[in-house]
Amino acid sequence: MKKVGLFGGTFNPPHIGHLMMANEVYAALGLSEVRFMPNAKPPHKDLSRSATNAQRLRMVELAIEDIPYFHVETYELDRGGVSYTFDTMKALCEREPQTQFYFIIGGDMIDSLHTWHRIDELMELVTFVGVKRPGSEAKSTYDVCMVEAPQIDLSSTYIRNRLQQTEAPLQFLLPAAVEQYIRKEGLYGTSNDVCSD
Ligand SMILES: Nc1ncnc2c1ncn2[C@@H]1O[C@H](COP(=O)(O)OP(=O)(O)OP(=O)(O)O)[C@@H](O)[C@H]1O
Ligand SMILES: O=C(O)c1ccc[n+]([C@@H]2O[C@H](COP(=O)([O-])O)[C@@H](O)[C@H]2O)c1
Repeated sequence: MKKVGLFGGTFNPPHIGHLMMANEVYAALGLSEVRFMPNAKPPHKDLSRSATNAQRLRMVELAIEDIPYFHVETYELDRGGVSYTFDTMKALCEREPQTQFYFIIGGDMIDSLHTWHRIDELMELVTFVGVKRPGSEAKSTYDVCMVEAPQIDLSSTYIRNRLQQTEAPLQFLLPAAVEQYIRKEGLYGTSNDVCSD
């Protein structure tokens, strides 16, 4: 069986916390690849102050472009509607019966796992792999395979807020290509005015 990591997220925008945890899970489990999967409509999250689906997809592509074993899975964006993981995993397991999927989540998602749509059935389809996150307990009554990784207290919310507060570069928080794209598109309240003098 091929071992594939699936990393579902809103990625609004993607940041180094995402990249670091995906890479540590890839290394720890000996995966053949990790697929970053932007959702269409997150089940438990408000998408106000969001980039469009196409922009979030583009930012993920830019974030992972130099890593040969990171890929993008567009299944949820193509399907549209609310991105329940159960529906996704049912379809992906049918599409790829020779693949064992490992669904990667951070500590906050571990804490909320019991609230996920059809969670008991979902547990039959996929192995959850968890990474601790500052501010979360990372505890669940459901089985989660924990991977030790450096923790970073960084979120997409922090980056969106930071962009509102100052024009100072975001370097070290997300890949340069993603920052350039955010500024070019004028996302999250940045100005895309081009200085003409
Ligand atoms: N710094 C981090 N450490 C551990 N897990 C993280 C971190 N940032 C994100 N994740 C995990 O990555 C997945 C996708 O997260 P998401 O794209 O929603 O980013 P976010 O930073 O949590 O966004 P937002 O601040 O907009 O809520 C989730 O499973 C989340 O728990
Ligand atoms: O299926 C669910 O009920 C469910 C509830 C919360 C989150 N998820 C998925 O978990 C992943 C991380 O979610 P988020 O909101 O942190 O981007 C993403 O792929 C979501 O679609 C799924």
